[in-house]
Amino acid sequence: MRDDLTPIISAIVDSYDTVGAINHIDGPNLPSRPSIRRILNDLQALIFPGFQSEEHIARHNARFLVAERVGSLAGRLSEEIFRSLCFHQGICHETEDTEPYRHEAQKITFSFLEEVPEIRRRLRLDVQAALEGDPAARSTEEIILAYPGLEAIMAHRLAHELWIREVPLIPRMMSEEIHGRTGIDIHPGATIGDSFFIDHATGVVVGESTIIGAHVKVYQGVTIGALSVHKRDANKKRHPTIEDNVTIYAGATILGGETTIGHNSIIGGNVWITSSVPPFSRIYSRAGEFQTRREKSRTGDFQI
Ligand SMILES: CC(=O)OC[C@H](N)C(=O)O
Repeated sequence: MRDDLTPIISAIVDSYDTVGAINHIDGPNLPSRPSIRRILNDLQALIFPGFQSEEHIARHNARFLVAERVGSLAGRLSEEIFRSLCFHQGICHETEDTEPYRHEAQKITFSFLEEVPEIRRRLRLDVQAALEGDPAARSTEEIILAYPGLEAIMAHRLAHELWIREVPLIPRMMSEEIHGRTGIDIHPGATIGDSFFIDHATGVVVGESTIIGAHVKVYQGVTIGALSVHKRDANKKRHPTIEDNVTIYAGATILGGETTIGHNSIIGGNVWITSSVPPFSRIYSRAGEFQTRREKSRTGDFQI
């Protein structure tokens, strides 16, 4: 029976020297995953007061609770942004002059938190889109408490604000936290218009340079993705544009940076689209055969 762990420990420590690139020894402190998870939860509680916590929130104590949450959030978020900026700059030690990054992190934190009322305004439209778009939805409360699509959209709208402020790492950490919870993978770089609704939602993928207009409805398993592109083209637009009032049914795959789904189109389940379709299109596959029709949209033709 072996009972000496020393050779195993030595081999693992040695591998830190022999197998580089996946070590983070002597590097700067990275943003912390548990901390980002808590920040996201606290932002959720700030956005939907009374939904996320067991405490009773009344008008008379709302200001006190918000002050407490914002105060604590600001300090923690600023610290995580500071770490991500230091990582990005390759700064390894606190002895280096890190003051400008502390200052920058604080500036970003304030401008991000200033955005919260606007994010709440937009999320109310998303909740409304779910209420109107899903006959099974009974109330606003049900959507906030029980719709994973709304949770993913909330996290996206938050992560996108950090993305456009060029914060490294944290927006992707937020989107992956929510991906793990909901099975919905929205890249923080995606631009998503008002009144977005993802029904059932599991397995939806929305790529980095996707542009989605207003009043778009998407069902489970939809991919809005890139065609296979070379790494050197990573900065080009690789993902589709979905114009206003488009519905995309379950399992559809829409790919390519030059692909535009014209407004008021209906994309049926399980179709594969790599080129643009004009406004008011109906694209669907029936008995294995693809059919395209361009006509005025009537809703309700496709059921999942
Ligand atoms: C969603 C998607 O297209 O993923 C493919 C790859 N990650 C890319 O962004 O190009």
